[in-house]
Amino acid sequence: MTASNRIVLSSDHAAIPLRQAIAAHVAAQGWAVVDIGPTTPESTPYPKHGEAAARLVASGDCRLGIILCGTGQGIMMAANKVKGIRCGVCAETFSARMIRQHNDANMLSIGARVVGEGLALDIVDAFLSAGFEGGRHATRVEMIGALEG
Ligand SMILES: O=C[C@H](O)[C@H](O)[C@H](O)COP(=O)(O)O
Repeated sequence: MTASNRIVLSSDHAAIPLRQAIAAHVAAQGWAVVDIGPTTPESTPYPKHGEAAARLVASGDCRLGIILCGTGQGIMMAANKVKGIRCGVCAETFSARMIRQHNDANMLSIGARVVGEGLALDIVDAFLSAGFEGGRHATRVEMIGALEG
């Protein structure tokens, strides 16, 4: 298993079934899934799960990450606090494709209380199948990095 095909998945309690469905979906596509849970439904704070996934991406241990909470918003905010992380919340496929093509996003966040499983899997597919276009977008992404200090 190399970092190039490793993808980390994480969520809070609000998104466990959807996270597990996504894990099975991407594993069937050949990704080496690093699912860091949780697996039991007790309430658990999204910041720690967002951070844990983000650190695996920022360290290079995983190439990409998919994180989920009820809205996708809180766990995205936490992940984006980790240096090197560019994570967007998506509830439709156009944005999921564009955050890869234009923003070189390395993490995707989805709200399990916002989208159903079918749409969520399409969002994941749009994210994973797109690639960074570079060029003028590279300069802008570098500017995001410069904000991290
Ligand atoms: O952004 C935060 C997420 O949507 C959380 O999943 C949500 O706040 C959890 O809410 P509750 O504790 O009511 O399940």
